[in-house]
This record gives sequence, C-alpha cells and structure tokens, in this order.
Amino acid sequence: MIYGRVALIGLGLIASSMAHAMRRGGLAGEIVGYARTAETRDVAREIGLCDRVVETAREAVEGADLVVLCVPVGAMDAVAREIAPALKPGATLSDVGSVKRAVIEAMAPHVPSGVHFVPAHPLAGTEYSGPRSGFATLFDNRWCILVPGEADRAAVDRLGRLWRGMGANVDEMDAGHHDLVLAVVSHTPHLIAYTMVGVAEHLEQVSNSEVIKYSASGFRDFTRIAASDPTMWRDVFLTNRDATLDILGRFTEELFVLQRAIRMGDGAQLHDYFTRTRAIRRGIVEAGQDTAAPDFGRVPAPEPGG
Ligand SMILES: NC(=O)c1ccc[n+]([C@@H]2O[C@H](COP(=O)([O-])OP(=O)(O)OC[C@H]3O[C@@H](n4cnc5c(N)ncnc54)[C@H](O)[C@@H]3O)[C@@H](O)[C@H]2O)c1
Ligand SMILES: O=C(O)C(=O)C[C@]1(C(=O)O)C=C[C@@H](O)C=C1
Repeated sequence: MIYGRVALIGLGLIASSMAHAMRRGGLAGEIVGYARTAETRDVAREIGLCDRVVETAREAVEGADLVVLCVPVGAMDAVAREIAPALKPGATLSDVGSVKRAVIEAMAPHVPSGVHFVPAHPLAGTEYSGPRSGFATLFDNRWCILVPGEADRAAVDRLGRLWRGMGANVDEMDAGHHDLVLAVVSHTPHLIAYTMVGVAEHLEQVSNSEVIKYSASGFRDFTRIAASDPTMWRDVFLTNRDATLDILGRFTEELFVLQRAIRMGDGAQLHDYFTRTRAIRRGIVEAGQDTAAPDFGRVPAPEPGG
C-alpha cells in the first residue's frame, strides 16, 4: 500500500481508471470519491467504484493522504479553492489535467503550507467519459509526467511510485516544456481531427451517410478522436493557447509546402516528406508505444511475391 486514504475529485474516465488500477495493485487503503452531480455519484455507488462516495468535495478530502483533482482543466481553480481548508497537513495534492502551466497557476495560490503540491498528467485516455468508462489497464506501459517544481522530494517519489504501481512509466518535466510537448503530440492533433471531421460534415457534394458508409480507416481514427469530451478539449485549447497556436502555425506552414508540391506535381518532394514521417511512425512502434500495432510492423517487409 502506498497511501492510506486517496480522495478522487471528479469521477470520470481518468478517476475511475485510477480507482480500478489502485485496486488492482493494492495501492490505497481506502478510496473516497466525490462527483459534482448526484447522477454520477449514484452510478459510482452502484458500480462500487470507490470504498465511499461522499456528498461534498471537502468531506472527500478530509483525512486523505493523497487528493487528486480529476476535473476539466477549467474547473481546477474553483475545486482547489473549495477543498483547500479541509486538506490534511502533510497530504499530497495532485491533479491529472492535460495542461500544466494554467493548472499550476490556478491551483498553487490555494495550496496551504504543509501540503505537498505535485501536478501530474497521465498520457493515456480514450474518447469516452464518465464513471463507467474507466478500466484498470488504461495506464499500463503509458507515460505519466510529473511536474513537481520545488515540491518535497519524498512526496514526489511517493506519487511516482503510485503511478508506477498503476502501470505507468514516470518522467518529470517543467510545466512550460510539458505544455509545448503536449501541444505537438496531443493537443494540435486533436484540433486537426476535429477540423477534418468538420470538413467532411460541411461538404455539400458528399452526404453524411456516405461519409459514414465509406469511412476509411484513417478517417475513422479521426472520428474517434473527434468524439472526445467537448468540455475537456475546450478547456485544453483555452488554457494551452500559446503552445497550440505556435504548433498550429508551423502545421499550416508545412501544409502549404505540401499543397504547393501537389500543385507543382513535385513527386520527389512528397515522397521524401512521407519517407521521413514513416520513419517517425516506425520509431514509435519499435519503442513499443503503440501496443495496437500488428507485429509485422516490427520486422522487415516480406519479399515481393513472398
Ligand atoms: N480523457 C483523456 O484522454 C484524458 C487523459 C489524460 C488527462 N485527462 C485530464 O483528466 C481530467 C479529467 O478528464 P476525464 O477524461 O476523466 O473527464 P470526464 O469527463 O470523464 O470526467 C470529468 C469529471 O469531472 C466532473 N466535473 C466537471 N466539471 C466539474 C466542476 N466544475 N466541478 C466539479 N466536477 C466537475 C464531471 O462531472 C466528471 O465527473 C481533465 O483535466 C483532462 O484534461 C484526460
Ligand atoms: O487516446 C486518446 O483517446 C487520447 O486522446 C488520449 C490523450 C492523447 O492525446 O493521447 C488525450 C489527452 C490527454 O491529456 C492524454 C492522452
């Protein structure tokens, strides 16, 4: 056991996956949960997600050794303000928000002295939300980034042990770098997926039923991403504004380069570009970062005709 009592605030995909993963590893003596709506609290009780589901966030954090805010990024400020007076001295306060600079700015002013604030971000998720969507293996072999700043080393190491116990690999970063990296590997790709699905929807010459019927696998992957929670992603783009706009600007420049190559019939440029991007994908598969990739991606391609 790593913590005696863990409080999870906001019982959606990430909190419910944490609850399952902590149980699987025997990592918490007691898991206490709080959700804003009575409906979510009722579902959590019905499926036995936590040992106790309580009626207020303050009640949930009382006596907890670890408190994790699992609410949308835009709600972190209000929740931190509300629970701060009830936090136990010596407790660790963490979060799982997808953006780190804005969350730290929102939460840090409320953290009482004697409470260790260790922000975190598990790089794992699905397009589903709510208390029924979680599963114990969500974090297996994925990364969790801790953004500890000047936090107490023993508290940081303890939270790292919890995430490793839930199956994740743990790294540390500063908040600004985290937000830039995530703008590249998660936030801008989501925006592009949302946009591509929007383009298909707005195309007058192709009906929505044709889009659904003939949806090829590349587009299907876009639609999966574009089904992600609207509140969560609204907050991500509003709070990681600068990094996302930076990456989006670079994306637009590269898009124009490819657009020009297509217009000019420059096959060599297209081939060279796609050869370089393929190497990146192969690197991800070889590093074991896409567990869904078939094995033949990791061995040389078969001989023609073989
Ligand atoms: N879904 C992902 O892929 C993913 C991955 C990593 C991190 N995150 C981050 O984890 C956090 C939770 O995401 P999730 O996917 O579990 O979302 P979710 O929608 O499944 O759950 C969010 C929970 O927060 C509650 N909530 C919403 N607004 C609230 C408020 N103002 N006050 C109190 N509770 C409120 C909701 O009722 C719900 O129970 C977000 O900060 C998100 O950025 C998400
Ligand atoms: O796999 C997915 O559905 C996700 O979108 C998960 C994903 C990602 O971009 O990888 C999304 C947001 C996070 O903060 C972390 C992980």
